[in-house]
Amino acid sequence: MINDQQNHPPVINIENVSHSFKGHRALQGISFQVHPQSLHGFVGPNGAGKTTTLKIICTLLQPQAGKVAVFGHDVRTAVKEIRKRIGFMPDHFSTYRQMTVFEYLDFFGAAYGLKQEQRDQVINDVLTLTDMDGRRDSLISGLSRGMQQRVSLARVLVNDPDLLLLDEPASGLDPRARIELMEILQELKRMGKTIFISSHILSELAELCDSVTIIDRGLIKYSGSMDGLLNYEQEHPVYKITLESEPDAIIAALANEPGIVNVEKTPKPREMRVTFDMTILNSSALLSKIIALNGVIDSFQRDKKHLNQAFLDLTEQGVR
Ligand SMILES: Nc1ncnc2c1ncn2[C@@H]1O[C@H](COP(=O)(O)OP(=O)(O)OP(=O)(O)O)[C@@H](O)[C@H]1O
Repeated sequence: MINDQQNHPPVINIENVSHSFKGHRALQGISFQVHPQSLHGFVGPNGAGKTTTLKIICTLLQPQAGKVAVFGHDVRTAVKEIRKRIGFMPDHFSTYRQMTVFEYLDFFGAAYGLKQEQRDQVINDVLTLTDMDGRRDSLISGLSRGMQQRVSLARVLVNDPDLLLLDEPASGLDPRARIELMEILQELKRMGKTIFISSHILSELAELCDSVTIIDRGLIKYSGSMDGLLNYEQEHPVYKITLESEPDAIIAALANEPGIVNVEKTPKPREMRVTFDMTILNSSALLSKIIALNGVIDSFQRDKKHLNQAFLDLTEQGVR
């Protein structure tokens, strides 16, 4: 695992947590931290263990092994203290669709013990914050998916939590609704909240989040700043090289060379893509190796990887 943590007392501290369902190890000794007032992405493919981790953090599921502290409180013992300070938005809308937006928020405000006049004030505030003022009396069942997500977010904000835990909030949203949701989250961060947001698409969170944890098959593959992830990418540069003839023999020879992380043909004729470890090789040394292998070079250029490629490099193939 690559790590690039900052030195602040964490809001969420996960140490060596494991969890199994009927013998299937959903989490295999995961550790990472989320720092105050960060917008922290939690990214992994389907079945990676994101929802399981979120449920443990928000005290809905007890970890079978390891330690989880939220605001310094143990999730096993301090359920009440933690629940008072967090808001969890699950990946599906709950079953209260036959209520108006106001009734729905009022119901949750009452459940949090707010008095009627407090609730009126809070509901006005959260509707403004989520840009839903005009929808106060709309039936939830008649709202678009994007609007329902905002109601769900408004509900989470009713008890003014310090930590928001959002499970795939952008899934199923059209691009505009997604951008608007991201803007609301940025505003909440400016208000001093810590936001932990899961997604299976890294590029979706790249602009939004300052830090990120990547999970795959119950293992943490990276946890740290978004910049650190991009630097990781820079330590493993990728070059696209076109030769005068098909590169198969050169690919076979390069594959065994120290410092070569990956070498493969691309769909284009005579072109190969080479990924190497910057701490062992550099581009001139790579070029020299190809020439020494009698490769005649037509073109040699750096292939700027997309963030999605960094994600693919860190995670394994196949659907779980
Ligand atoms: N209640 C359960 N019973 C049995 N297996 C479960 C249960 N909950 C989760 N799992 C399994 O644990 C693994 C992790 O699931 P989890 O829902 O945490 O993944 P995820 O990263 O949230 O996936 P997705 O992006 O598809 O929601 C998966 O293999 C899943 O099938």
